[in-house]
Amino acid sequence: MRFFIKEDAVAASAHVANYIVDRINHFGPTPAHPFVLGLPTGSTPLGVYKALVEKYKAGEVSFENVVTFNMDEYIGIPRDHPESYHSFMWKHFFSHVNIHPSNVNILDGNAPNLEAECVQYEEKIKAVGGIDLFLAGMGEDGHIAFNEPGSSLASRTRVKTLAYGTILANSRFFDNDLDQVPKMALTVGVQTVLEAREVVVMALGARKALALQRCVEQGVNHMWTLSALQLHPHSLIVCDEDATLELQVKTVKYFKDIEQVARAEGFDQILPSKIRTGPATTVPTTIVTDDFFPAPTIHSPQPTTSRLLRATPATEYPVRSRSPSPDCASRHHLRTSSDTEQTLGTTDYSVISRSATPDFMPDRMASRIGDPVLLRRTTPNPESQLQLPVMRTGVRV
Ligand SMILES: N[C@@H]1[C@@H](O)[C@H](O)[C@@H](COP(=O)(O)O)O[C@@H]1O
Repeated sequence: MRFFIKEDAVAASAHVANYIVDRINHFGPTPAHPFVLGLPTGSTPLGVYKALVEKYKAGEVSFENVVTFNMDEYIGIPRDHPESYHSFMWKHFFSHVNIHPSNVNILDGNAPNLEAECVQYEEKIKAVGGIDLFLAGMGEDGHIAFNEPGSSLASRTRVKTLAYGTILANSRFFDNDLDQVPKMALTVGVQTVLEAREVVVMALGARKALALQRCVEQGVNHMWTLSALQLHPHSLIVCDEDATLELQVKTVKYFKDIEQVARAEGFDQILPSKIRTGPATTVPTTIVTDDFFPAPTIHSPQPTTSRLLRATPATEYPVRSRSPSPDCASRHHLRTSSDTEQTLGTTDYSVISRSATPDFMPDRMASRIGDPVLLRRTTPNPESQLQLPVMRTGVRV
């Protein structure tokens, strides 16, 4: 993982925009070999889109042979709703550059069969040769795309129920009215992102600090789905100073130092995309010999996914016990396969907000147990358990 810490959001956005332009130009896309770019929405990438538009207008980059795949889209709001991700992308990026509308791919949150839409999206990505660079932001709870805490790290494009924290965070785009925020979305999976040849993630501002800390300093964990990035051979995080607030000083210093040395040595990120599809280039293979000094030479970081994650794309549409009718979909009303009805559109969020912990504070569940006798049972220390009083039944508590 490479990790760039820039002074502020403007510097971070400029760095990412330059990086993308550099990648596209090095790749030299043609109609037969387009550059495939995965894109996010949210406030984080706005500065990047602005810079990319400026660079396009200055003649520094062309999107003529660029194919895009967006990460996600809400379910149940019209495509031309001002807060749909379709509207967002055309407003902030696509309508200002020379991309062909037919090269733009965004999930359809109003598709008659949402599961089919997801399977077809995966197939489209595969058909175009996979994603060369996936740009992403991150949720405050460490989600990537809409892969909320607890999402499988082997997940693929699918229908996803949004976490309360995400609904709350996104309500700022819907007049701060929770009822207006869609409660479900279509999203690429964690595995879909990991299969891109490169993943570039941005984190801006103090509200991303805890998520960044969990994803960089702690282990791979489905509760912070972006942490799966640690399994990717070509990942890059670009953040501003504010987003580093929860990191250890030595982590920040380490990454700053190592980038300084890399720059001084003229070492830049490998270009996996060019190796893969650049005209007249053959794909090198991994050579493993049985020589006395067995030194397997990995010439090219061929695709991407960790061998630990071997999910295969769905080949059939998963079946729900009942498809949502258009009327139901508009109220985000789905029936799960276990026939448990979730009428999300009518959920009383004032109740949830009293009981939920939207920002995933790292408290232990044990600390919420008021009963001191029960609390003692949670101790993992055998010695202190021996000293516990014996109840009349003879059972230690
Ligand atoms: N699905 C999107 C994510 O792709 C995005 O990263 C996140 C952060 O948004 P923001 O950049 O506005 O903080 O918002 C949504 O949840």
